Amino acid sequence: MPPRNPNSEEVFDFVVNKGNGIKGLVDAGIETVPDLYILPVEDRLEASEVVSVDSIPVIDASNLDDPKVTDSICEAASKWGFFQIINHGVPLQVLNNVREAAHKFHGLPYQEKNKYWVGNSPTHTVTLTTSFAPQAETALEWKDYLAFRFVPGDQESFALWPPVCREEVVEYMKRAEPVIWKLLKVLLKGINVKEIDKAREYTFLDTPVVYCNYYPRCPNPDLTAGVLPHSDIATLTLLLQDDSGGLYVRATDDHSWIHVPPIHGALVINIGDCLQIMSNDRYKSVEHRVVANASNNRVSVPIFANPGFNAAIGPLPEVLQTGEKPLYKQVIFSDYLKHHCSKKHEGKKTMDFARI
Ligand SMILES: O=C(O)CCC(=O)C(=O)O
Ligand SMILES: [Fe+2]
Repeated sequence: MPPRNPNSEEVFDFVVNKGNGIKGLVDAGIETVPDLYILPVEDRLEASEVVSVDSIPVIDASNLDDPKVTDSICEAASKWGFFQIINHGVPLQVLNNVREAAHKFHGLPYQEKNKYWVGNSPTHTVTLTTSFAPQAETALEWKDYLAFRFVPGDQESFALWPPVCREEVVEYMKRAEPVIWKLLKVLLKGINVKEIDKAREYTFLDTPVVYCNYYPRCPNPDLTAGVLPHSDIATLTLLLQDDSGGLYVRATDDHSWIHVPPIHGALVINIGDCLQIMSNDRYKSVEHRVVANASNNRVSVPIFANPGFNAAIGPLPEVLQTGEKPLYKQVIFSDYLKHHCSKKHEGKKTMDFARI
C-alpha cells in the first residue's frame, strides 16, 4: 500500500471500497481536486512537452487490398505505433450508439451500477472499476470503466450484462472484429506471416476485451491523470474516442507527446506489446496517456485484441528466419497479463517481463 495523506483514506474508501468511482465523487459536488488524485509534479503533462508539428497518420481504409494502403499501415505501425483509420466500414450509427450507451451506463444510479462493481458482479466477464491499480497507486487515475470480456463460445454472459448498454457493445464488437482481423492480417503480412491457421489465430486474437471508459469532468485536469503513461498489452487496440480530445501519444523523439485529434467517424488504432514482441520490434507499442477535460464528461471505447490466455507470445519464426537475434523470450499471455495488472501504469515497463 503506498503512503497516502490521511485525508485520502476517506476518499479512497468512498471511491474504491464503497464503489462510488470517481464519477460518484464528482457528482457529490467536489470543486477542487482531492489530494488522492494530485500527481507528483514530475508525472504531470506540461504544455511544453506537447509538440504540434507532428501528427499520427490518418489512413483511408476503404481498400485494404491496395498495396499503397497496406504499406502505409505497416509504416505507421513501425514509425508511430499509432494511426487513425477512416472509411473502415463500422457504421457511424454503431459508433454513436456505443458512445451513448457508455454515457447511459455510467449515468445510472449508484445501486444499479454497484451490481457490476468488481467483487459484486454476477460474472467475471463484466466488471466496473476505477483507476488502474488503486491498491498500488499513490495518485489515482481520474477514470471509471466497465470492462467486457468476450470469451469464445460463452452463451451465458450476455443475459448478465447491463441491459442499458449490452446490445450496443455487442454490435460494436461484431462490426469491429472483422476490421481488427483485416488490420492484423495486413500487419502480419508485412512481417512475412502469410498463413494464419486456426491454431495461430488463438495467439493473435481470441478473447477481446471492450472498455467503456468514463472520465468525468475534472476541476483541474493539469494536476491529474485520466490515464497515466502506459502501453496496451494486446496485439492491437481499436479505440473510439469522442470529440473532447485529451489522448496523447509518445512522439518519435521518445520524450515529447502528440495530441490525437478527434476525427468524426474515425477509429484510433495502436500496436500493443504482444505485436511488438511477435514482430521482434518491427512494430512499436507506443506509450500513451489521457488528460481529463475541465468541462466535458469524456467517454472512449477501446477494444483490446487479446491473444488466448494460454497463448505463447514470442518473436515469430518468420521474423527470425534470416538469423535475427530474438529480443524477447516466449511468455504465456496470462502470465504477461497478470504481471501487467499487478502494478500501476509505468510507461512501457511491462515489456521488461518478456525482454531477454
Ligand atoms: O481513453 C482513451 O482515449 C485511451 C484509453 C486507454 O489508453 C486505455 O484504456 O488503455
Ligand atoms: Fe491504452
